[in-house]
Amino acid sequence: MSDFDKQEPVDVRRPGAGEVMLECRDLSRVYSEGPQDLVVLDKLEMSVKAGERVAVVGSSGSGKTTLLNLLGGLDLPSGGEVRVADTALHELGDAEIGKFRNRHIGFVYQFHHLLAEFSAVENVALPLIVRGQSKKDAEQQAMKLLARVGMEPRAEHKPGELSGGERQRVAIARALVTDPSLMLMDEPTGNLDQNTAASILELMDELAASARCAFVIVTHDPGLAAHQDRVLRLDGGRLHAE
Ligand SMILES: Nc1ncnc2c1ncn2[C@@H]1O[C@H](COP(=O)(O)OP(=O)(O)OP(=O)(O)O)[C@@H](O)[C@H]1O
Repeated sequence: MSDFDKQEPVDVRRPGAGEVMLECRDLSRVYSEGPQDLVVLDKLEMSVKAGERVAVVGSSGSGKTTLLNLLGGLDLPSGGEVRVADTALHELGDAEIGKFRNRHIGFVYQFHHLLAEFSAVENVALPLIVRGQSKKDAEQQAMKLLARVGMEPRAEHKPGELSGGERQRVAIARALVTDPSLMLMDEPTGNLDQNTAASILELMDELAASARCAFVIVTHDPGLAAHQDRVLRLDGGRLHAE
């Protein structure tokens, strides 16, 4: 058992399909570093159900990245709360938040941050190894996920030997391997050509149909946004239905 697994467990009852998976109440984030306070999120409310896909759009500087960081427990709110699977993230300690993130939150970013020196299967297996699973078991599970995203034949290749779309598929497999409660995606098709982006979109449809998680997808791409169950626009520190 790794030290990671010896920490206090973060026990949560996982909401089922149709139940609220992500909830923000009165969520505020104020940056106070500059000469004047900058209120980026202002008592924002948000609720996403298990199995639901929500796109968040908004102009540059409207606070999308700030919101994603709060939803993923990478930053703390100035006020209000984020609840994932009915757990208030700000109430978790430093050790617990890391563990909670590993268990419950999957991240996919435009620049996928795959580790260059590891193969695709090793990259996907890593979150399970961190969790204390044996390398063999973790890689077996990783292979299943790679097969789901159509990347099994390329499993032994390193990121530098894969195309942009293939790397993004690996990143999606890595985010899904822990069976997260919440998938956070930041421009998941941002640096891909149209055909590759379309194939990632198709893949997301398949995954959403079977996944038990809530999806929050930040994008500037109107096509990707329109493809989700709901589109919310971040403006003036709050979310508005499109
Ligand atoms: N750590 C920080 N300290 C102070 N101000 C910040 C900090 N991070 C972001 N900001 C400011 O907060 C506002 C929102 O930034 P954020 O990155 O969340 O916007 P965004 O909607 O993701 O923008 P983009 O679409 O351009 O990526 C911006 O005005 C930005 O300058």
